[in-house]
Amino acid sequence: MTRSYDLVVIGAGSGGVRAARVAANLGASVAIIEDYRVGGTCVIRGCVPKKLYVYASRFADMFEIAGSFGWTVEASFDWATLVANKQREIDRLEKAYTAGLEGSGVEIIRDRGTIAGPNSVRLRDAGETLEAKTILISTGGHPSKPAIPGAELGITSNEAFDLKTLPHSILIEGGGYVAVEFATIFAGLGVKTTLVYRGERILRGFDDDLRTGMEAGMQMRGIQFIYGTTICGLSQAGQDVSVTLSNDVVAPYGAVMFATGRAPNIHGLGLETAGVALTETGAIAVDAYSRTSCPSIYAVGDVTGRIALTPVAIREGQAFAETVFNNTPTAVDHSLVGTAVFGEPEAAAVGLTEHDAACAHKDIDVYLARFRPMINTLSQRSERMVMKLVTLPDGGRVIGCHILGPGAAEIVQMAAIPMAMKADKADFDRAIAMHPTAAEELVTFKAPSCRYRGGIRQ
Ligand SMILES: Cc1cc2nc3c(=O)[nH]c(=O)nc-3n(C[C@H](O)[C@H](O)[C@H](O)COP(=O)(O)OP(=O)(O)OC[C@H]3O[C@@H](n4cnc5c(N)ncnc54)[C@H](O)[C@@H]3O)c2cc1C
Ligand SMILES: NC(=O)c1ccc[n+]([C@@H]2O[C@H](COP(=O)([O-])OP(=O)(O)OC[C@H]3O[C@@H](n4cnc5c(N)ncnc54)[C@H](O)[C@@H]3O)[C@@H](O)[C@H]2O)c1
Repeated sequence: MTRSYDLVVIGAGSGGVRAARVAANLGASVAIIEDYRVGGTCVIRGCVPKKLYVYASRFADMFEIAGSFGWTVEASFDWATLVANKQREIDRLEKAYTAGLEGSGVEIIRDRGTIAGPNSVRLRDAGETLEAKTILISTGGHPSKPAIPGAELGITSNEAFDLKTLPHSILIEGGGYVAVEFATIFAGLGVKTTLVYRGERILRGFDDDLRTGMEAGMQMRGIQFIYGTTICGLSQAGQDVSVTLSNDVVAPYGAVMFATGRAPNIHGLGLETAGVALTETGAIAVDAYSRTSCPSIYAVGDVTGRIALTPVAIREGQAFAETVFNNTPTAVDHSLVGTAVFGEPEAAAVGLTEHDAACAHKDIDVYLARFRPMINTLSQRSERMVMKLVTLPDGGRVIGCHILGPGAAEIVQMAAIPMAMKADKADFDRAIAMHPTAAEELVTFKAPSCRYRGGIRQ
């Protein structure tokens, strides 16, 4: 007999797990299909292990300044210990996610799911077809490598977490989140790290002060940059990988990592059997309620090519469940999403960059502070923290907050709350500073550092 459900979810990552649990808690019969590990990218090979490795890498900085505070530290690092401890934590989280689903009454099916029609999903290994009133596609994405000779010799973030040993050197291609975060990790753990990027400066789309500050901070930690260049080919050279660059340089590296973006997991998903349409970039096209061109099929998270962040996928999963199973049509507001790059230094932002705000609003004020964070003052370290607020003119609404330095993500997360409430500069100023902190700058800015009027910097 055909098994049938109110909802079949394909992919147990951030978006799928939230949607499945909420729908089940609202009384729906739900099955979730996962062909790898419950938890998805974020838990298994994304945010969580990444942040743990960033923590590991940051000890290098702390040891460097420890002497200024009177400490003598003799440090050594063991990669195998970090990998094993990370693995234990990931296993724990996977169990917690599994228990959470089961506790809500969701049936977990470990198989590969493909769409077989508007209301049916085929299980590859079981050879069974499930019936579903509604199908949710939350299959996420995968790292994409450039199509160059020898690309198979390069790793991606998927493999980087579980390397058998640390390479003596690494070349990372890309200028986005993954490139910056993994350059930070490898450099902090003692690997000679070079970043090659086709553009002019890393972190395109972030505020320029954060981009230059991040670049300087990474250089200070020994990371080398090759700009305006791509990798043209890889070949094996003994234990090393020989890299041919577009500037004709050929050089060996202990490892090569592609951080050249991610592509939606749509291949072989059977979308054509239900007439599910794609966007121009090959993601699943959805409306504001995450509904695809097939009325019984929805999609959330990275596979939809909107904003590829875990909290966004979770919010989309929640909104989908509210819409379909709670009779409460809920659209996710993607307009004010905070984001952080866990490099060293750390960068975080919410709202418009100075440049985008000046283009969009013409008249804006910019409040900028650059200072040595207190932890650096006893050491020789000259690195500066950057704090920027972008507001509408003359104390108007705060429309951008950009921070580089220790705790940037934690601070921006809090600044995002008043910004979501449409707070203006006076609302920020009403808060009495907490001292000594870095974040107190946000409530003590006096005059703007610069103004734009008619889109022109004054
Ligand atoms: C290295 C790295 C670091 C990151 N760090 C952060 C961070 O710090 N903060 C942040 O907000 N975001 C971060 N992200 C992004 C975040 O991980 C994703 O945005 C998020 O996981 C997307 O959730 P999702 O539900 O769309 O898909 P995923 O979490 O990718 O889940 C999709 C699931 O579907 C499964 N699947 C795919 N196809 C099938 C199929 N046919 N049948 C069955 N199962 C299938 C996959 O195995 C996977 O488990 C990071 C990503 C990477 C790669
Ligand atoms: N801290 C976080 O929240 C976090 C961390 C990691 C990933 N993510 C999410 O995952 C997504 C993917 O991250 P990512 O760093 O892989 O992608 P990205 O889009 O941030 O960066 C990809 C980089 O590769 C370059 N590139 C693309 N194709 C190329 C090619 N053919 N040759 C050379 N360079 C090329 C791009 O110019 C860009 O600099 C991010 O957009 C983000 O949403 C978030």
